[in-house]
Amino acid sequence: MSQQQNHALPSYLDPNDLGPWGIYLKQVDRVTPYLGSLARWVETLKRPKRALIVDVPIELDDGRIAHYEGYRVQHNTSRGPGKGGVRYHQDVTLSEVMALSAWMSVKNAAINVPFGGAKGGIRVDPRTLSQPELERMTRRYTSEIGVIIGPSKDIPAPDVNTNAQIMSWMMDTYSMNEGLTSTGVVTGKPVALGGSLGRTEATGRGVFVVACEAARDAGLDVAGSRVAVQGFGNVGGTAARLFYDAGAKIVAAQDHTGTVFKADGLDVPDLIAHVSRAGGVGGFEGGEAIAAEDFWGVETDFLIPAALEGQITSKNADRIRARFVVEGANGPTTPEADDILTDKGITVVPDVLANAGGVTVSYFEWVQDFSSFFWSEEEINQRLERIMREAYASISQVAKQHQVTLRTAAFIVACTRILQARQVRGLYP
Ligand SMILES: NC(=O)C1=CN([C@@H]2O[C@H](COP(=O)(O)OP(=O)(O)OC[C@H]3O[C@@H](n4cnc5c(N)ncnc54)[C@H](O)[C@@H]3O)[C@@H](O)[C@H]2O)C=CC1
Ligand SMILES: O=C(O)CCC(=O)C(=O)O
Repeated sequence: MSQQQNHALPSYLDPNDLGPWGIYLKQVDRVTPYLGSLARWVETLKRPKRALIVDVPIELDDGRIAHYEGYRVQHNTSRGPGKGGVRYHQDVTLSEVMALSAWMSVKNAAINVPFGGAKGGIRVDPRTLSQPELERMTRRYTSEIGVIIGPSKDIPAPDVNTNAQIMSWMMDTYSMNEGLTSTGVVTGKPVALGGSLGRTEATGRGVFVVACEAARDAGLDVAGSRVAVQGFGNVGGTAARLFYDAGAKIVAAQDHTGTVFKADGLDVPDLIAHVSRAGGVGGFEGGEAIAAEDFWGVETDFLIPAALEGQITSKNADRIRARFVVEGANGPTTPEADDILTDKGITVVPDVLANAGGVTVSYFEWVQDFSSFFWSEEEINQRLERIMREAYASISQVAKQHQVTLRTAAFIVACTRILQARQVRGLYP
């Protein structure tokens, strides 16, 4: 096989604008020297196993027909069924969903849950839809991707702008199409429908747990520490509340509606109530409104990006004055920014570790659905904390051993597991 064939990019991508997939590819290049003989299989990681693009037509409330572009990408299923969320956002692209699905493969392997990686999305601003339109779009999308999802094939979950209600519609649509009740086809469902206690808070809780582990390693007390959070949704809002409850000061919060700052700490319960009333942190009177770009210069112990990809770049990384960047979001830091932060002595706790709490409790939900036996919230949180702590410990040990960042260490652990599975499974049916 020629070099070119072996290393060709998938033809459906623009080589001049790889988007988030380009970030992921650079991360894979960084881990390759540490994979030993498994590096022979590394191209497996550089292309998705399966990528489905679907047309999602719906009738709007005013009688017009609208078409939305939907995706479901299964990056890798060597270690188990595909697993990963569904995002509704106007900027969703195939490159983004591919990268998010690949980060799911790495995340699931890094924390050692028995899943491959997948992700889905629809290119739509859901705020422009009424609730019945949202339901129709979700149901049509589920039917379209129904050919590749299933409780043993690929299990969607919530991500940006999707929630337990949307998971219920997905579960119901899949079940109707299959002629059975399939609770295990999605996770992040309401508890009344086979959802797991603790799933809604799980990602933010995991962020908090690994941040505490990193702080303990560095001799930093979380009580009294300063925290800035970008994205005040499911992940950022929960993480902020847990830090606040532990006595930390949330000095800045930013979302798509604005940025608020308070040197001696925002009142987080008040801010959460404001966000649920007003739709965002903008307009919150318990803090000072500051310019969006000034968020990055706020002096903190923990900076928690919990919004979208590509937020910390070579343009703003130099301004960051934090001891830790704990990535609640997927892909918030570009490789160039990663290097700048490392040179500044800032520890980045990477997404594939820091935000793995959500998929961990999704795994618990899937297991509970299969066994029809449900656990208490206390049990779930204890198991979650144990998995997050153990994953942090083993990844930080690999980082010390190879003198690499936590991100490269997480990729070493994860890619080794994925490619070992790939190798022993072999290639032919
Ligand atoms: N929900 C989950 O269980 C998990 C989510 N994640 C990741 O965490 C991140 C946030 O997800 P969720 O909290 O679930 O979503 P969400 O929809 O609940 O919240 C998203 C937040 O990002 C903010 N945001 C959007 N655009 C922004 C911009 N340009 N600037 C600043 N803020 C902006 C929104 O205002 C909102 O506060 C995403 O990267 C997602 O992939 C990762 C693991 C699991
Ligand atoms: O809970 C899940 O299955 C996946 C959550 C997710 O999309 C993520 O971790 O990025």
